[in-house]
Amino acid sequence: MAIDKDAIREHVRGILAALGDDPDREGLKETPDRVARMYEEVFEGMNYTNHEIAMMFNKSFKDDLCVGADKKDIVLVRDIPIFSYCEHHIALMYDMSVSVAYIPKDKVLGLSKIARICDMASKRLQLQERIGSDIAEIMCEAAETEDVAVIIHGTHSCMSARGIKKDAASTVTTTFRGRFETDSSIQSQLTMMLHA
Ligand SMILES: Nc1nc2c(ncn2[C@@H]2O[C@H](COP(=O)(O)OP(=O)(O)OP(=O)(O)O)[C@@H](O)[C@H]2O)c(=O)[nH]1
Ligand SMILES: [Zn+2]
Repeated sequence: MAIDKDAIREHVRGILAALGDDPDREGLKETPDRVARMYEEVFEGMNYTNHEIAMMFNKSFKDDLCVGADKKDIVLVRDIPIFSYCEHHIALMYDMSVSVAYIPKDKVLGLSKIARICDMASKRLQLQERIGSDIAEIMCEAAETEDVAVIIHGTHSCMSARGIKKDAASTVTTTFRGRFETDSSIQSQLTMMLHA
């Protein structure tokens, strides 16, 4: 479903008025339109399903090097910066970075596509945990493998700029699929690579 920019403009105007301000004053008169354009950009991922994102970013290369069901060679793209918005407060998650690991089966995925998948999955109203599971699901489909790990570090402005105000607190989440969940030697190898 496409984002309805007209409705966003109208509702933002209503919020400005509800805050007691004048939506028609010089500094605010373009704000509803700016917010609608910003939401279109930062929530782009809400226009697509995980399956559609996997189909968008599945450019890959067949390579003899990675063929073989028992292979344990890990590809890790580390520290991909992203932004997202929490679905509880529509507050910014910032200082976020994602590390994505997978074990290629019959093909290797273009590296930039991994970063594009992270970007698109985070451009939704999200929970940090769900960003991890969305990226893992999309990666499994795009790379045609069951073995995926996603590690996310993030700071939530709803916890730092308001409420409990713990600005030094950051949240780390892991999402392990396939052999990253079950094989301790693969887990150790990933830990070593994350800290190398
Ligand atoms: N698990 C999880 N929780 C989140 C995430 N983003 C925000 N939250 C939490 O969502 C919860 C919403 O709690 P509520 O009690 O309904 O909201 P609130 O009254 O604003 O709560 P406080 O933040 O404690 O003031 C808070 O504990 C947030 O910290 C996220 O990505 N994952
Ligand atoms: Zn929040």
